Amino acid sequence: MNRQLCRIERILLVIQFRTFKMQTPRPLVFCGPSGSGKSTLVKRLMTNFPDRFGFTVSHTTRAPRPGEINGQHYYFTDKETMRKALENGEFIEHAVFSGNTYGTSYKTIEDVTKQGKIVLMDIDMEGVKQVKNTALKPWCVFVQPPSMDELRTRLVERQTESPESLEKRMAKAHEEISFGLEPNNFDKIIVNDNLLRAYEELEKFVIENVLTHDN
Ligand SMILES: Nc1ncnc2c1ncn2[C@@H]1O[C@H](COP(=O)(O)OP(=O)(O)OP(=O)(O)O)[C@@H](O)[C@H]1O
Repeated sequence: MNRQLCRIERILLVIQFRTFKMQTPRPLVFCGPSGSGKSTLVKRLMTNFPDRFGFTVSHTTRAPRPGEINGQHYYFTDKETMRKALENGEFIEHAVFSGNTYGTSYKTIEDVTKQGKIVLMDIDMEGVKQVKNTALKPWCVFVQPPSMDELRTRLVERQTESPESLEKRMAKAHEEISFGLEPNNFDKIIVNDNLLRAYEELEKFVIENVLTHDN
């Protein structure tokens, strides 16, 4: 009887595991210094594979930039609400940057998964450390700027940063690049020199790994 039960339990476990795998394919996580081109690459990927990927919208306590839409670019929230939600364990990852908290809620991951899409996340280094070893087993891609000078130029030309926030982003970039280039931290490193070339390299990685049947 006991042996029989063990066998049934084992079969149930296998079914459960298979169902879990079927429901939650490995997410695709992007990380890289601010201005390295994550959003640009992600946007292209989403345009080319609209039915396959769903972007998880992060929460943030920072103020919206001109043109940013709540629920599309971020869920804009206040510090107290965010603090309570974190306390309730509603976030799979979060990080503080420049006095503001950013995070991905379990709810947004669930929303994407329910649509039958692969979760796509754009998160910072601290967030990667938190999601890397979860059961989600994400594919992690690091977007590397071609040089620090080029990174600065792109941030300046984007015209989204004050001189102060520009310096903060540049200072953080050094640390992020060291983390990005450390062996085994990422499954793929893309140097975003030429956008077309970088995108093609990303797409090849995605097709050969993230979109394979056993993902
Ligand atoms: N390969 C490239 N060559 C030249 N410019 C680029 C390239 N990739 C991105 N850019 C430009 O660099 C700027 C920064 O890119 P983007 O906003 O995608 O960076 P990001 O990593 O998403 O930044 P953040 O983390 O601050 O959101 C944008 O103005 C974008 O158009």
